[in-house]
Order: sequence, then structure tokens, then C-alpha cells
Amino acid sequence: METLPGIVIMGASGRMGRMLTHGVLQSDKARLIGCVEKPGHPWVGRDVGEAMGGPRVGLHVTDDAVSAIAQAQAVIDFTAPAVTVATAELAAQARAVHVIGTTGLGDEDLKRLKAAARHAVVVRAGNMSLGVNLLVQLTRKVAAALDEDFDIEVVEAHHRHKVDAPSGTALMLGQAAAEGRGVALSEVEDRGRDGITGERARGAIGFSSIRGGDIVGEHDVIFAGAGERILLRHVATDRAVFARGALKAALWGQGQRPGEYDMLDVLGL
Ligand SMILES: NC(=O)C1=CN([C@@H]2O[C@H](COP(=O)(O)OP(=O)(O)OC[C@H]3O[C@@H](n4cnc5c(N)ncnc54)[C@H](O)[C@@H]3O)[C@@H](O)[C@H]2O)C=CC1
Ligand SMILES: O=C(O)C1=N[C@H](C(=O)O)C[C@H](O)C1
Repeated sequence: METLPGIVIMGASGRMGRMLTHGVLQSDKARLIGCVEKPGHPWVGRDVGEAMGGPRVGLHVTDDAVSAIAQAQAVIDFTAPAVTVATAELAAQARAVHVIGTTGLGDEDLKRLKAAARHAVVVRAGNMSLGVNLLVQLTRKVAAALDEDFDIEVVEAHHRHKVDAPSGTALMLGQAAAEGRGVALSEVEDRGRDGITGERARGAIGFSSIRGGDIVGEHDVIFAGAGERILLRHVATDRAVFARGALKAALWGQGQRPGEYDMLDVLGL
């Protein structure tokens, strides 16, 4: 069915790349037209189905991102900041929807994504699951309802291979809490406590990160007052929740005007 949007997966052999490849292959709403890996990766040149340990699917993994993306209607990208910024330029040239799950992007990276979004649809979120995006909205509401007598702490836990901290999700939750309180996150965030830190600053939003084993992704937002605590929690047990959200975003983005969007736009939350 040539009319279904053609999707390219960046970082196809990664933890998320495999989930995404599987998800698009299973979908009756999209076609998998490209799987990209970095030059020299052992999967390059192999059939992606076989590389994943299953039957052949007739699509070979490539390291030629330029040619793959030129044919795409959407590119799904859960890789690393430098790869994502380079991919944004290719997706913009192809006018393809760029769905970005990559976290750990810096201010300079974000500027370059904004530039790409002048020409194409860019959907970016530190977490693409329905549950976390709902939690973002709940966090904003609870933070707006409580004053600074309630201390806000965001605690996240991930697998031992994760390279960035705090997680992209923790930052989304911290941002929502700050917006609920009507303050700038940059003014109140408190990261990486160690040593004699002094008492907690009133109004601070604290972040803590746990890394270990195969934890998929867990996030708590704690509102700690005198004599009571409210805990909002999301636990991901299967990366398929992120892949489902990313595919939904790739399909939603077809026909949207160029610009920057997030999963709240996609999910209508
Ligand atoms: N927004 C969300 O819902 C989620 C975001 N993430 C984020 O996605 C990113 C990737 O996470 P994982 O899959 O766990 O990492 P991973 O390390 O398993 O996968 C990254 C893949 O990108 C590939 N890659 C590196 N350079 C490349 C290049 N030039 N071209 C093509 N591929 C290249 C690597 O070889 C690797 O296979 C991280 O930033 C993570 O935080 C992860 C899960 C959910
Ligand atoms: O690296 C991961 O694995 C995850 N990264 C995202 C994040 O940084 O929040 C989303 C999810 O929690 C898994």
C-alpha cells in the first residue's frame, strides 16, 4: 500500500530502535521504508528482521541517512543529541515529520531544532507515553493548587545504560510543576545535592536520579508538606509505550503545518 506514510527509524539497533522497528512493521497505518545505523555498526547491510533475531523482512539496515530520509514522510529518532540535530536538517530538507524522543539536548541543539521546524513538523517529547503526558498535566494542576508550604521533589529511576540525568521526563515534570507555580524552572531547580548543602530553599524543585539494572523508567513527583505528602507516580514496564506514542506522533504530524509540537498536542491533553 504505497499511500501509507513511509517511516525511517534512526538508531534501529538501539533499545528504542528495535521497539520502533517492530512497532512500524506491525502497523497497518505506516510502511517501514528505512532503518539507519551509524557507519561501521555490525547491523549495516543486514536484513533488519534477521538482525533482530526474527524472519527476513526485505529491508536492509543502512548507514546512508541522507538517501533514506530523502524518501521519508516521517523519521522517528531516539538516538543521541548530535545525531538528532543532524537528522533534523535532513528531515527538514525532505519536509518529513521528525519525531524526536532523544533526551539530553542542550540549548544550542534546541536552537537548531527550532530552525529545522521552520520547514517541517517537529514533534519532540522527553517521554512519548500516554501515562507520563497525563502525569505532566496532573503535576501542573497539583502544583497550581498548593503553595510553597509543599516542597516539590522529582525522583527518577532508569537502567544502568542511561547516559543523561535528570531524565527528559523528570525535566518535563519539573517544568510542569514550575508552570503550575508560576515560576521559571531555571530559577528554582535544585540538582545533584551532595555534602553540606544547607537547608532546603523554600520553593525549590528538587531532582534526584537512580541508575541501575534494567529499570525501564520510573518517575515520582512528591509534594511534601508538614504532616502529609502527595505522591504522583508513573512506572513504565515496557518500552512499547514509548514506541506507540512515537508512531502516533508520526501519523498525527502528516498534514500539520511546520512547527514545533509535543505529545500534549498529539494526544490532545
Ligand atoms: N522520549 C521517550 O519517550 C524516550 C526517550 N528515550 C531516549 O532515546 C534515546 C535513545 O535511547 P536508547 O534506545 O535507550 O539508546 P541506545 O543507545 O540503545 O540507542 C541509540 C542508537 O542510536 C544509534 N546511533 C548512534 N549514532 C547514530 C547515527 N549517526 N546514525 C544512526 N544511528 C545512530 C546507536 O548505534 C544506537 O543503536 C535516549 O536519549 C533516551 O533517553 C528513550 C526511551 C523513551
Ligand atoms: O533513556 C531511557 O531509557 C528513557 N529516557 C526517557 C527520559 O529521559 O525520560 C524516557 C524514559 O523514561 C526512558
